[in-house]
Amino acid sequence: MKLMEGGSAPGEEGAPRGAAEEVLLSGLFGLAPALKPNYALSLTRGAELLMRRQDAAVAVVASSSAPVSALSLADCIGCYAFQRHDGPEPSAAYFTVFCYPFKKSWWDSGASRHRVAKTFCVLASAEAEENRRVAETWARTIRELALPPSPKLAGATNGLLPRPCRVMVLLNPQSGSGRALPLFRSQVQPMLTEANIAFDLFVTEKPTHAWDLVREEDMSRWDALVAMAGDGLLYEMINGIMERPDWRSVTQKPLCILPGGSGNALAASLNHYAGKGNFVKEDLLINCTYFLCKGLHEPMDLVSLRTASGRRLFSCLSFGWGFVSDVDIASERYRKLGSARFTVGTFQLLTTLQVYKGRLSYLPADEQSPASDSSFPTGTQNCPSAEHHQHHQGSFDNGTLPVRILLPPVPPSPREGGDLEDSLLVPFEQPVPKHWTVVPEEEFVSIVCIYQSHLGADLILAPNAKLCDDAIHLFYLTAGVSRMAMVKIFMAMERGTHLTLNNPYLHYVPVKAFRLEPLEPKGFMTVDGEVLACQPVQGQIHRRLTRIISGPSEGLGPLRKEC
Ligand SMILES: Nc1ncnc2c1ncn2[C@@H]1O[C@H](COP(=O)(O)OP(=O)(O)OP(=O)(O)O)[C@@H](O)[C@H]1O
Repeated sequence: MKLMEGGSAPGEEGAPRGAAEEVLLSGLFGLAPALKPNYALSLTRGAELLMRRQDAAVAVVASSSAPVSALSLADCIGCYAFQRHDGPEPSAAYFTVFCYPFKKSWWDSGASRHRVAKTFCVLASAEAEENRRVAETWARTIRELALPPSPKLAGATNGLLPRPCRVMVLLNPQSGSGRALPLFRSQVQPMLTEANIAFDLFVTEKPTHAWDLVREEDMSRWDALVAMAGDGLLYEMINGIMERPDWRSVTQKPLCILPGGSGNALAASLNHYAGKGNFVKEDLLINCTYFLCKGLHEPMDLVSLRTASGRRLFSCLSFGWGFVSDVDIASERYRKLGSARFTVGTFQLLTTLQVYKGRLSYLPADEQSPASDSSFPTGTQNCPSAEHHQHHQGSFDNGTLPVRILLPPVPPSPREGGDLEDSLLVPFEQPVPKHWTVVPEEEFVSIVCIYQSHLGADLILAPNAKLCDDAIHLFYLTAGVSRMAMVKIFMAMERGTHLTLNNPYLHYVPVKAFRLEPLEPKGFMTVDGEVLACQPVQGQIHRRLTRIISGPSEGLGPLRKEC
């Protein structure tokens, strides 16, 4: 084996041209189950593991004319070395590399990630210790080369999970079609083991369980907080964090979503930002688990929402009223259909298209805000929803009203660093500031404030949205839009091209804050897909309030641009 010395570290900028081909390690190994060397391996600075089959044990790797196959370590989630004292050759050592490259399926035109694991046998020496040392050198170098590009670069806001690390996993066994737990066991858990990520699994037993767990648990035990569920569980976790006295530090602990729900909008958005096409179902789950295994995290904006009834909620995805929210709620009964529930719900509600009367105002994203001295003050009355205990869960359109589950109030605790002020909002008793825009129409079919690209796994409502673009993407459909036009809009939304239809009833404006005052209590509102009673609501964006595990983006250089 030959270890090249000198040069810059893997992932470091400024490497000379041609440095990618530079061979860092090379050697002859047996591809398990073979013990005898039958493969020549070389590991390049450009993070490729080149493998050339040898007909016989040839000493000089480069002289072979056999075809070379390559594993890109960008797809690698882990590598470890080991010895088997009960194996056929006690002095042999091994290293196994785990990769998840994209591969086309014969039944599908798109490519998705598939597992490739290769184990190589090191038998260069008669000494077990020497073979172990070689296997460990290879495993360590492969792991280093597999790291996403270094977050040390200037202006970077990205971070990496430490290794080894431990994460908290909250899993909702009821989310989606109810398969989150078996999917975690069969798909996610093996990948976490391969990536050397330990976890503590909490299976939620009821609504608000995740909220309460995240608010109460000692967070120093974990390096990241993972939701294996739909978007609703992550929403609960975020609100649990924001109720903690130490919320300022805990919001810097990366969150992660592993899609187990039916909408999976945040997971689909993260996948979209990474530039890898539109995945659904298990392909999306494997890609998001791959993101977690790679460990890259970056800042994410949150929206602070305030209701006229005095609640304060934090939202990572969307707030809505009207058609889109009603589809979300009404299609609950078709939960077993997975994401198809939204298509069924859309066609069902189109037959009885409703109009919602309300006053909508907003602060455009490009408007400079004059200093306000009447913004929402800090203080315990503004603690993130001490009233979340009035949790609404329920069905709609089947004659039953949402059930209110009342839990005991939580005593206010002193909050380290105070509360987060909503500097752009004024109390509901006051009119919106003069520099805000008040929408002249007061009859709507649907209003959606979205802060990520996707409304569902295959609905791209805001294709230009980013994790931290400091904007709420406000979409509203005014009354008068025909059913046929709505079908066209929703079909175009599958490709994110609905705005190119130039439908005069469909409006889009990026904003920093909004206020919605229903003129009649009709239907329900939704926050990240969860039900909220219809009432006046206002909200503002908070830039980079939390962090989220995201995908290494393709084609944007070593690091995404600073946001
Ligand atoms: N064990 C449980 N039983 C019933 N409800 C639960 C349980 N655990 C969590 N919940 C509640 O289920 C609701 C929905 O959860 P989640 O978002 O995970 O799934 P989903 O609605 O299927 O997904 P999506 O938001 O993608 O459609 C949340 O309000 C959550 O509080």
